[in-house]
Amino acid sequence: MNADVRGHECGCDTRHPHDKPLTDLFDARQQLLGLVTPSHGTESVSLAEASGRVLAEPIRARIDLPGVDNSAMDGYALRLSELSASDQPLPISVRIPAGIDPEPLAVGSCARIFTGAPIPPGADCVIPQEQVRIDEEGHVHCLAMPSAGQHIRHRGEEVQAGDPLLDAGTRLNAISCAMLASQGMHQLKVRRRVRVALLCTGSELVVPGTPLAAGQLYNSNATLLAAALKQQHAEVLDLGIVADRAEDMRQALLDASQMADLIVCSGGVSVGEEDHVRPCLEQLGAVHLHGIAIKPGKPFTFGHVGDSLANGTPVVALPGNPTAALLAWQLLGQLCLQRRQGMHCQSPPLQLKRWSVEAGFHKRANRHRRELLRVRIEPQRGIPRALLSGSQGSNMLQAAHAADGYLIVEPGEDILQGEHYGYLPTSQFLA
Ligand SMILES: Nc1nc2c(c(=O)[nH]1)N[C@H]1C(S)=C(S)[C@@H](COP(=O)(O)OP(=O)(O)OC[C@H]3O[C@@H](n4cnc5c(N)ncnc54)[C@H](O)[C@@H]3O)O[C@H]1N2
Ligand code: MOO
Repeated sequence: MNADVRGHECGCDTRHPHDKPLTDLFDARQQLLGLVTPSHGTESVSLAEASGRVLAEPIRARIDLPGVDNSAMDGYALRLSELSASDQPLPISVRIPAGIDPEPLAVGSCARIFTGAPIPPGADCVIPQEQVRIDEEGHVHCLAMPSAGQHIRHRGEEVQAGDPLLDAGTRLNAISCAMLASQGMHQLKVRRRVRVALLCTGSELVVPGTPLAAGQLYNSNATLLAAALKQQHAEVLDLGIVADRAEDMRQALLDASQMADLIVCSGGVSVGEEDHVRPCLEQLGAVHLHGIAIKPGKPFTFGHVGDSLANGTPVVALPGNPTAALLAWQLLGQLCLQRRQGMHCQSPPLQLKRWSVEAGFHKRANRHRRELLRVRIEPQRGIPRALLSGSQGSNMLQAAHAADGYLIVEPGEDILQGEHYGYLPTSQFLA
C-alpha cells in the first residue's frame, strides 16, 4: 500500500473525487517515528524504582555470569577419567554447598555438591544424586556413565564482563531489572518521566458517578486512555471534559501545552462543525498527519501546539468512538508516547509484531481502509483459528475486551474462511 490510498471523508467508505488522501498505517508509523523526538531530561533512580523507566545510557556487564564454574545439579563432582578407569566406588572427600570457595578435589575421590556450588578444581563432571548408589561405607557407585562437562555451568557462559547488556532506550521490566541486579547494579540513569495531559472533548460527555441526562454519555475514553498511559509509565494529568466549542478547545490545548510533554485528546477530530481539534491545532501550531487508512481509527491526527514541533508540545488526537480511540492509540499514539519517552526503535510496539493466522469466518473487505477486526483465537478441530470476538462497531468496546488480537483485512481483499491473514496480538501493546 502506498501513501495516497484514497478514502472517503463521510465515513461511508465510498470514493468521491474531492476526498483527502488517507495515509497508509505503516507509512504513518514511519512518519511519526521521524516527527516525535524524546523529551529532555534524565535522572538517577534506584534499581527498586526502575521498572517501567527507560534507560538513558547503555549498560555493559560488570562481571561474568556465572561468576564461577558451578554445579547445575545436587549430586557428586568427580574426575571422569577416574570413573572410567575402574568400577571402584569413590569415597566422598569433601562437601561443597553453594557459597564456598573449594580446594582442589583430592585424587581418587568425589565431592558431595549442591546446585549452584562451585566445582572444585580437578573435577570435570557432576553426576546427579538420582544416578548414584551410596554403599554402607558411604562410597559412591555411579549407576550411569556421565559425560565430560555434564551438569557444569561454566564461568561467563551467559555473559562476560564488558559485554553489552542493555541498550539506551530500553524500557526496564521485571526481567531486565533482575539482570541488572544480577550484575550488582543498584543506581541507574533513566529518562525523566513523560508528563501527558489528557483531554476528552464532547458536550455530551459526563463523568462516571454522576447522573446521566437524556442525550448524554459517560466519558469512558478518559478512563481507557489514563489506564493505557499509566500502563506505559507516563505521568497523567487528566484535564477532564472540554465542551464542543472552539474557544474552549483552544484554551484547553494552550493550558495543556504549558504543563505537559505530550497532549493526548479524544473526540472532535472528524469533519463535522462540532469537531474543533484540527482547526485549533492549525491556529496554535500545526497538523502534521491526519486521516489514516484504517478502520477503525481513520480520523487519527498528529500535530503540535507552539512555534515549532521541536520546541512545542506534540498532540495525539484520537477519534471519539471508544474502539477507534483504543486502536488509534495502540497502533499510532502509543508509538508517539514511547518515542517521547526515549525508547529505541527496536522495542515493541515501535516495531509491530505481526503473525499469520487462519480465519474461521468470511468477511467482505473495506475497499479503501485496512480493517482491524477484533478476534479471539480458538482451536477448531485442533487448528487455532481467528473468530470475531463480538460486534465490530467502533462505538462498542465488548469485542475489543474479548479479543486476543486484530485480524488485518487488507483493502479490497475479502476474508475467506480457512485462508491465512495478518494478525496483531494485542499482548504486544502492553509491553
Ligand atoms: N461525515 C463524517 N462523519 C464521520 C466520519 C467521516 O469521515 N465523515 N468519520 C467517522 C469516524 S470513522 C469516526 S471514528 C468518528 C470520529 O469522530 P470524532 O473523533 O470527531 O469523535 P466525536 O464525533 O467527538 O465522537 C464520536 C463518537 O464517540 C463518542 N465519544 C466521544 N468522546 C467520547 C468519550 N470520551 N467517551 C466515550 N464516548 C465518546 C461520541 O459520543 C460519538 O458517539 O466520526 C465518524 N463520523
Ligand atoms: O471507522 Mo471510525 O475510524 O469508526 O473508527
